[in-house]
Amino acid sequence: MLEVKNMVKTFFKGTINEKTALQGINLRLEEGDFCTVIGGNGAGKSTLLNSIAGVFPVDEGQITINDIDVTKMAEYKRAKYIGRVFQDPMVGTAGNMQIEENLILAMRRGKRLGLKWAFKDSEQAFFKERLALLGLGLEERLSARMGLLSGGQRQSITLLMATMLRPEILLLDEHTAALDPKTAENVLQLTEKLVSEHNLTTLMITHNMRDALRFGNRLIMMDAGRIIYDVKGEEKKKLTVQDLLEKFEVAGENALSDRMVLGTK
Ligand SMILES: Nc1ncnc2c1ncn2[C@@H]1O[C@H](COP(=O)(O)OP(=O)(O)OP(=O)(O)O)[C@@H](O)[C@H]1O
Repeated sequence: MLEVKNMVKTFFKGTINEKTALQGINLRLEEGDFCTVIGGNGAGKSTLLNSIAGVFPVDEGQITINDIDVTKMAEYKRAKYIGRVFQDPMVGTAGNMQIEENLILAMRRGKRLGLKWAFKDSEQAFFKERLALLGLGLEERLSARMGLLSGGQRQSITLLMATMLRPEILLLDEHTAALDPKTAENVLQLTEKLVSEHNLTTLMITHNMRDALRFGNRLIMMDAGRIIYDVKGEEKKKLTVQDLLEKFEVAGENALSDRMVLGTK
């Protein structure tokens, strides 16, 4: 369960560049909620995810994960509750390390590495089983360097790593935006599978309105640091791209970015 109450974040406070990126966000996700996040450029989507992950402190408000107040908890400590995947496939994995070494790091998330770096046989079997889920044949290439893999392969492994130790919250920041359409679809299908298999509480930013409608049981639309529309369950299932475009129209011409319009084609 994730609860965000009255969250405010202002960058460059007190300077001429002052920018309030989040203007009092309230959001509660129940366990297993899969919430897609849409909004135009600068709406505050990434700032919302970064605030939850603890990349920077927020100015006001409270963030709780399973009733634990993490508002002031350092990012590295919060990491034990959170799995994250970013847009850039190069960010989530270490390119100069082997697949298996990357997976070991994921297994030790939030723990000290120390001498326990060594690879156990039981882990190898577990890794092979998880990699086989991807259907990419990577279970036979445990010692391959991550840097030799394609963007889609790396992003699939990043997703696997982010969910390997079941995170309380999974944060996906346009994690398929840099992939070709076919690979993006595969990674989205994998996302859905992992989220439902582990009943993960998930926030997924996307600029693709169709994907925002197709995936998840909830959708929030952001504009100028606020959640301007929040829909779930049956009501979300009935929603169309046209409905979303109308909501954006009400919010004003800057609410919708060109990328989002392209994402409807
Ligand atoms: N680390 C930062 N330092 C200063 N300003 C920032 C920072 N991160 C975000 N901002 C500003 O906060 C506002 C919200 O940005 P944010 O990246 O959250 O928007 P977004 O909805 O994710 O947009 P996009 O879809 O373009 O990535 C923007 O005006 C942005 O310039």
